[in-house]
Amino acid sequence: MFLFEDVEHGYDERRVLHGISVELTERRIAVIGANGSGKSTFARLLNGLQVPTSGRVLVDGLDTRSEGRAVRRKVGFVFQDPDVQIVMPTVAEDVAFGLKHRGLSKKDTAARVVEVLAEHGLSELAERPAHLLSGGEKQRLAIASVLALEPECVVFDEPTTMLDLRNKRRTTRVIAELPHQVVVVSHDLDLLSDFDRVLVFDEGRIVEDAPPARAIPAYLDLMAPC
Ligand SMILES: Nc1ncnc2c1ncn2[C@@H]1O[C@H](COP(=O)(O)OP(=O)(O)OP(=O)(O)O)[C@@H](O)[C@H]1O
Repeated sequence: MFLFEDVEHGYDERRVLHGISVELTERRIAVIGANGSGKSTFARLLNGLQVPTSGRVLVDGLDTRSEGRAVRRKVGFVFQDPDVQIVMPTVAEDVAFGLKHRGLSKKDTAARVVEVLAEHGLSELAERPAHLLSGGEKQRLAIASVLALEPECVVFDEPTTMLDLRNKRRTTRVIAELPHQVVVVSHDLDLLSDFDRVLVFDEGRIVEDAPPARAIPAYLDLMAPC
């Protein structure tokens, strides 16, 4: 589904991704690596939140540079910090927000909101102010709001970093049960132990690209103290 063609990305003059050429077709793909190695930048390139400084990113043949809107319909993005993503005063309004741009009638939007809240165990919180939710509840809302839009693929940027153990397990299960293609950036090795493919980043390059049984030891080697 994703094709990176010789992608470079920089902020100002500083290159943080170098010569990334990769095709991602597996259903569950993880991205791991040291802090600052370019994982989040790579994730944001996947749905056109950022476009490459040079090279191309194609999603089902759509170039993220020229077809950003169509790409973002296909590829949902869950941020590490749900506060970045929650935009409306109440839980129900937040889920409804994205749907407003999907051309649904008011009635269909309301029905979809009820359905999504129930699917994510949020029905009882529907009228609660979203900013007063706990961190775990906010994360659930952020995921629900993205899935409400029925993307084909979901990118998660460090989805468990801010969560306690219970919510971390819950989020891991939710991701495991998604039928979508998922790309997950994470430092949490438990989360990705049964993924299909793991990309290991170091200093803006993919230095290992393999199933977890090979990629995780390579990452641990990379992280070993000198
Ligand atoms: N918007 C930005 N403007 C300037 N520099 C940025 C920006 N976003 C990221 N960077 C820089 O790009 C480099 C790669 O950052 P990125 O967030 O992609 O790495 P990461 O592997 O996801 O790191 P972490 O594991 O700490 O989240 C870092 O040096 C970072 O400071």
